[in-house]
Amino acid sequence: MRVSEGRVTVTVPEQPEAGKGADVFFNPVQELNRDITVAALRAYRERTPRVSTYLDATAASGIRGVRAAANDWETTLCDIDDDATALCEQNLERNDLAASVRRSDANVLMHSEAFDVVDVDPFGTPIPFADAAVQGTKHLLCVTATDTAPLCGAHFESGVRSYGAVPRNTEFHAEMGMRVLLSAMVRTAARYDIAARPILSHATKHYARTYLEFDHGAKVANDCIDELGYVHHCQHCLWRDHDYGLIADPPEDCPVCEKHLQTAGPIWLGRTCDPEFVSAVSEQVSEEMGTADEAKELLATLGAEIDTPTHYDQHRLCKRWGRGAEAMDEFIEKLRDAGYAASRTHYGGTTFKTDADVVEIREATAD
Ligand SMILES: C[S@@+](CC[C@H](N)C(=O)[O-])C[C@H]1O[C@@H](n2cnc3c(N)ncnc32)[C@H](O)[C@@H]1O
Ligand SMILES: [Zn+2]
Repeated sequence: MRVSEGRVTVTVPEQPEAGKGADVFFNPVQELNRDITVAALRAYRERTPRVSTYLDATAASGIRGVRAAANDWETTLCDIDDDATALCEQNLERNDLAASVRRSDANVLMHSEAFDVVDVDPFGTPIPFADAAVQGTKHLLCVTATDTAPLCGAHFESGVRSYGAVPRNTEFHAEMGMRVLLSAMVRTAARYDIAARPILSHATKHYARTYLEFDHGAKVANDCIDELGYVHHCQHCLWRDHDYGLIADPPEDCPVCEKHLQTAGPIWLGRTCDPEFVSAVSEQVSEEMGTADEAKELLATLGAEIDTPTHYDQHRLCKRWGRGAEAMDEFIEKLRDAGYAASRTHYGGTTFKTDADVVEIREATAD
């Protein structure tokens, strides 16, 4: 079937049951991810003018790399599968675009060549590609993870094994997953004296996606490690707190209800986005993108999210408190009127971030 995205039209095989068993994988639901990728590539080139090379390391039909090539990136498309690389060649030709296509294990390629921007969009966890991707990236590493159950602690052992961190299945699960992924990527880069800082991250439709900007040096890598730490969370009253460092020091029990606390980490506690970059990416979202409106809305929410490591869900809180929920704008206004910072988040329509704790939120938003 033919698929048009952005400036290109590609051919992809019919996908039986969410891509399973198809000759070459294609997921139409990731169009938003790809539209934002193209906008991020445009914005990143303005931020770092000397960059020119882009590797689509796990290309499948090549749609991501073909779109990068259509945006004047000197593109390499790699896949381990013969059918995939053959389709990448055809899709480049169909769009009258030139790029290098490699049938290779991406790990071999990324260990032997480096690219300004590397994009790893594999099946499930990106961790088997993490070390090679760090080696093969000069400036910006873009990573998708679709294994959300291990990441957010719903498949606990699998999450611990893959990410070398303890994930917990909290009510802020998508953010937990994002921060577990970021922690693993930051620690992988730090092993090579590289600081990997997320400049854009979003958790959308069963995947987490992040763009990590690299800076080289032991000192900056140490600074990144300093932004790892633990979140302590009460499943009963939803109180939570966090502390920095690689040695967990959880409080004995919940200071509000005295119930047992769950601790997750080491997770990334730092910023997941650079608001300036997010705004630059939004400016690069263009009319021809199929998800332009959704992408703009997502980026606007991301740019306005306040910088705290967890978020709340108003509906869940109100249910615990035996109180009816109210319009989000009014709820957030009440927090602000009480002197707290507060914003919506992209994790869901009833979610918010604030610097108030759970007791303060309850008081500030009571009628
Ligand atoms: C989820 S698909 C990629 C989807 C694509 N990026 C897109 O936006 O439509 C993952 C691809 O990774 C390829 N792959 C799996 N292991 C690989 C490896 N070790 N090296 C390179 N490609 C690999 C698979 O053949 C598959 O085509
Ligand atoms: Zn509690």
